[in-house]
Amino acid sequence: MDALQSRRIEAISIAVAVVAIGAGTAYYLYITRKPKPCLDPDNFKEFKLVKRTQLSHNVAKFRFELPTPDSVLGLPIGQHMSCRGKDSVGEDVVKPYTPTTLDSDVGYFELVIKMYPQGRMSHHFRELQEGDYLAVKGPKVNDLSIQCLAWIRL
Ligand SMILES: Cc1cc2nc3c(=O)[nH]c(=O)nc-3n(C[C@H](O)[C@H](O)[C@H](O)COP(=O)(O)OP(=O)(O)OC[C@H]3O[C@@H](n4cnc5c(N)ncnc54)[C@H](O)[C@@H]3O)c2cc1C
Repeated sequence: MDALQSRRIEAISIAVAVVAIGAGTAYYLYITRKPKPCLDPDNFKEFKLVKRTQLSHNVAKFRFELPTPDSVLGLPIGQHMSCRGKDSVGEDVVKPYTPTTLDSDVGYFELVIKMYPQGRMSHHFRELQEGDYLAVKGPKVNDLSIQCLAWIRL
């Protein structure tokens, strides 16, 4: 009887330990998980403009939504991305821009854009309204970043 009871206690203890280890591992994986970056360096992806704030007569802040509330853009500091739009005659134009947000800002990214009267991409941003989409690809590594990486590897 005693042997049976001690075996039962042993089985329960093992079951509790297994559940505790499983729950601990799941919690660790949950808090250390890295969100997948949204940007693709080779292909343009579209992001929805959710808020446009005019900061001065020719400067506006544009907030774009990422696919999920816990997504990150995935643009390392010091790098920029390419934005594609249409100029005033409907031709494609691609220009580099640097977000004012970091990957610690989850679920969205922001651009602060100065719009020039004759600017081709400026025209696209001037016309961009909340609910519209902007095509973006990146990161676009500049020469300085490549030189720094090469220097670090030496
Ligand atoms: C790495 C990088 C990051 C950038 N990040 C940003 C950013 O975050 N926000 C932002 O607003 N811009 C940024 N720019 C500038 C941006 O890429 C475009 O050059 C700018 O938006 C003008 O493009 P456009 O097509 O409207 O003008 P364009 O068609 O190239 O130029 C048309 C006319 O606009 C005027 N113009 C254009 N650029 C300038 C200028 N710099 N100074 C004075 N007059 C000018 C001139 O009259 C020019 O003849 C960045 C540039 C680089 C290289």
